[in-house]
Amino acid sequence: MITTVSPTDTGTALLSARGLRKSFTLDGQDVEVLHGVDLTIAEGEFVTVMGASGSGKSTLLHSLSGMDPVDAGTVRLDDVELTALSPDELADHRREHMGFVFQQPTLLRDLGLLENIVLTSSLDRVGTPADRVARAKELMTRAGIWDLRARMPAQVSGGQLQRAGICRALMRRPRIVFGDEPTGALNRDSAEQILALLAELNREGTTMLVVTHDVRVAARADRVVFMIDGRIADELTLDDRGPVAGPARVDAVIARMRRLGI
Ligand SMILES: Nc1ncnc2c1ncn2[C@@H]1O[C@H](COP(=O)(O)OP(=O)(O)OP(=O)(O)O)[C@@H](O)[C@H]1O
Repeated sequence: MITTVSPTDTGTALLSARGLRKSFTLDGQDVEVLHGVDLTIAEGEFVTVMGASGSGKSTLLHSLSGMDPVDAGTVRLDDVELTALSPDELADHRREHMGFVFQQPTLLRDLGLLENIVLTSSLDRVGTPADRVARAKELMTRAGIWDLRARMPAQVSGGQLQRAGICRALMRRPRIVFGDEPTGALNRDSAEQILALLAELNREGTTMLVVTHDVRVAARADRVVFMIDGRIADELTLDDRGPVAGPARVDAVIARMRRLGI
């Protein structure tokens, strides 16, 4: 069953954005690429963002996560207004409460996978060294890469590297994980494994916001948000509790994209 439940009906709001505007300056001209975006993400929700190339998906993700400042509007994570924090406070808040998974994980090439995964927690002195390794072991075991812990990034496959990137993002038990095309550089099998891992982590309570061009990724979400020209044009809630088989969800996403002309 495909439903159209309002996001705020599905649980407590974790992340909420109101009136986000963002411009870039190109050749001396300001070009607005987010035209007043409102978005609420409930605690525990898995939301994907779809839209044509250039519609503003990455800009939205960067704006919501505080990676880039916005020109107008507010973003709140729980009861903290991110848009009111100083750059240092925002950086601390991001490290503590947000995880990031990009298309190409940027692991340090001279450190093994385990060392890479514990690195930022070590630098920030989160827990004891034993705590950090225990957390990394738990994540890497679940991701199926514990046996590869001593390998250098260049000695593993793209899918294994991405799994390491996800472990690194999850080390501090973030409130929300932001993903920008996390399966974009992977073959179909590796992409499926990454998707299954993200879905499992979400079922265990991690809130996710993932930008993707891949309908199979989008269809795993609780809700798909569609962007057109810097605005949220539509959204589709995929009800997990209804009798929806995988392909039905993919079909629903494709049908909505066609209707929107994406
Ligand atoms: N740093 C920048 N300077 C100038 N323009 C930018 C910058 N970053 C993005 N843009 C422009 O903003 C618009 C939205 O870009 P954005 O990367 O958010 O789109 P997208 O939907 O994520 O695209 P894609 O699917 O191709 O990754 C595009 O027109 C892009 O050229």
